[in-house]
Amino acid sequence: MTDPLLSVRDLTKHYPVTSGWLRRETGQVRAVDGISFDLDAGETLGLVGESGCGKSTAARSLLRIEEPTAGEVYFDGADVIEFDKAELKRFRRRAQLIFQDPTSSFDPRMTVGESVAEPLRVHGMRDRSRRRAIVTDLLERVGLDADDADRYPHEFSGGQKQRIALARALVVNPDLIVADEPVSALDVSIQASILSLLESVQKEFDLAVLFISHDMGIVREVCDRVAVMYLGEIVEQGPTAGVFENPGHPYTRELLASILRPDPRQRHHLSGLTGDLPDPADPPPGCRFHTRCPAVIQPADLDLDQENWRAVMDVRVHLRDEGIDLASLRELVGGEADRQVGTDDVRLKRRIREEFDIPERLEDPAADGALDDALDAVVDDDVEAARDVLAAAFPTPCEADRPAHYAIDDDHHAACLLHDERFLAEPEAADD
Ligand SMILES: Nc1ncnc2c1ncn2[C@@H]1O[C@H](COP(=O)(O)OP(=O)(O)OP(=O)(O)O)[C@@H](O)[C@H]1O
Repeated sequence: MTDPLLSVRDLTKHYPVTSGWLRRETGQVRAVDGISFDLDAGETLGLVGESGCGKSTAARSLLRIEEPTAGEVYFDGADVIEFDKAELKRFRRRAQLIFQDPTSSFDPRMTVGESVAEPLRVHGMRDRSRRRAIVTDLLERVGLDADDADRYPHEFSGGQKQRIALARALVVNPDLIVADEPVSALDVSIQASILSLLESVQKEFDLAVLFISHDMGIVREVCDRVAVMYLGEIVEQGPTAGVFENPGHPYTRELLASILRPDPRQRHHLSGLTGDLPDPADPPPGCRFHTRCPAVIQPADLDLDQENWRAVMDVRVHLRDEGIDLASLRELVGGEADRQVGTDDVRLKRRIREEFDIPERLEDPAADGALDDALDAVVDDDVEAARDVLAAAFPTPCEADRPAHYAIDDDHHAACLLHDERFLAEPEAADD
């Protein structure tokens, strides 16, 4: 086996959070928090996840456009982190970045020909006519005319500009293209043509492509392998077919479900998930996805309907991470008094259950009793006590343990405790 073209190990990028006029550092945004993957020559790896999960930061850090906080990057066997200025310049020629917004990546005062030729000039090609010949050849290869070299960026549509950006990336004969959401800013109707162009030039130039996207549908079309990111970490990685047919992480399953949404603009809304994307400056303990995971694991002595269990966890997580605004809730419930029966506190507790989609009675009396005790503490304005009751009654291994990567199949792994033998679900009995 040959070595991968690009090898990333435990890549980490933290940004300082500062506050006050002295700008004292009060924390760190863990934008990328120890990701590892390999990319072979000629291969396309999709890096996929919701907005804000750290995809662009990962791209910038591995290309050393920003200095990583920690980790290793090897390109063609060489240690990128140790590169000096000259080596970095050579590396930047072999590894090209394409951005989402083609408009902002061009100088409006330069002709398209000048823009595309710019990297050649920067890298020392003095011969003007040679530069011109290379540029016109490339413009034609990406589906434009040689004459377009004399026009200006504003004369082109978004899709055409992305073609020009691709020509500019190809002009220095790279081995790797990092394409950061290359079609997200384009009309859906022209996305496919840009993707197929990317595919054909990839084959022609035997390029490795790191394809960054939030859209699993697009990833399925163009990628050989997929790495799924959540809150700075890779939670699943494997061949595209394996990940799509047999996703090993509940987050991946959620992303896959989002493909089915008819409106592509809605595809980044993961409607099956409760709660918002947590703050990467304060990621949840254990599995970072446990605050939203529909498959979060119950303690051994509990067997609630999974939706009810998720709902109880939502209350727990909400009180743990955000607390509760009791005064507004009382006001809200006060306004509803004519429609409700019971004392204020009873109605308040009922309203909280409704808010979190918890039935009036949980099927497990002990669990229901514990939840009721916690809600009693909430209406007494003792959130601390409520938190303690919920933490004691509803612990989850997903909060306690940081999951390792478990093998799903050849070269396919997922960081989810559901694959730990301690929590493997009993195989369901066959019907026949
Ligand atoms: N320079 C910076 N300083 C502080 N925080 C940053 C900086 N750049 C990015 N972040 C934070 O790091 C996290 C990851 O951002 P990043 O842009 O890498 O995510 P992304 O997955 O590429 O999302 P998008 O597709 O929206 O760009 C976000 O919480 C973002 O706010």
